[in-house]
Amino acid sequence: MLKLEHVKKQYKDFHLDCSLTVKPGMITGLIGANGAGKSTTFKAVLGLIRTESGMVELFGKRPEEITPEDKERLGVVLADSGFSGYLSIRDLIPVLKAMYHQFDQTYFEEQCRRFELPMTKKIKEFSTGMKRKLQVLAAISHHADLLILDEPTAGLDVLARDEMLTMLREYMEIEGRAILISSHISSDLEDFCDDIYMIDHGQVILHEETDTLLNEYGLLKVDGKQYERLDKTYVLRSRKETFGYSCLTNEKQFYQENYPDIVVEKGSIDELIMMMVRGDRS
Ligand SMILES: Nc1ncnc2c1ncn2[C@@H]1O[C@H](COP(=O)(O)OP(=O)(O)OP(=O)(O)O)[C@@H](O)[C@H]1O
Repeated sequence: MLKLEHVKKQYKDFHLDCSLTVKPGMITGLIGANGAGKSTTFKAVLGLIRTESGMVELFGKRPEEITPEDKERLGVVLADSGFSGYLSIRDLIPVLKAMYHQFDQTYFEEQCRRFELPMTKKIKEFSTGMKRKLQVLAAISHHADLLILDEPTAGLDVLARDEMLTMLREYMEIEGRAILISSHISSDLEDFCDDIYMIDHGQVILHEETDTLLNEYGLLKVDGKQYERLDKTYVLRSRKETFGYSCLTNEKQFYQENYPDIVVEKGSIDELIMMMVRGDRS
């Protein structure tokens, strides 16, 4: 559905070099700290910034082949955009109808009621959560095949985030759809995505299916002696700790079977990311 190959963009002291693939039926997460390059990647996908080199392919087409009909197959929420605060949802409906031939007004209104979004209140009076929900609803109400959502959960409380993820899971019930979603908070996405890319300083530092990350990656907690005799073939990163070393592995089972005396922790996605970013290469 979407493919990026070494898409490069240089800002003064920032260099993006991003490759990723979004497949139909999959929710793909792009996780990275503030300033890691998530929004820059999204803008490159959407042709909103000029890139230096690399390849973007959307729905199997190069950017110059994309038609207005193809664009309607996209639903987009960008981190730093929104609807005019002076409009109400009532005012917005004709705008959405004009923008998208397939805009489903009945569905949109139903969902606004379900998520308690008032129809006549000005959007500038909405809370952050209400604005975010409205943006996502507008993006999914024209039967798009691919959603590109930059930090849709930012600033949401647990309840609002849950409602948004429910809305997106329901969107995915139709076969062949896909989502590319970013967040700087990995726990927002770890139960939601099928596939995860971690980006740091503009580079993809890890790409794995979520199941693999959660089942095969782990953290070994070893003292100095255990570290010395450890076979480090499957250790991706190590870090000195007060008790000895933490080691990140992508073959947790190997260590569980061969080193029954060492502690092997599952590790949350946040911990795995911390190790990838801050740990030393073995
Ligand atoms: N128009 C621009 N001009 C110069 N530098 C830019 C511009 N846009 C982004 N950058 C720089 O590129 C880097 C990546 O920014 P980007 O917005 O892609 O990060 P992000 O991962 O989306 O971060 P956040 O989670 O804070 O939104 C940052 O160092 C930022 O300062």
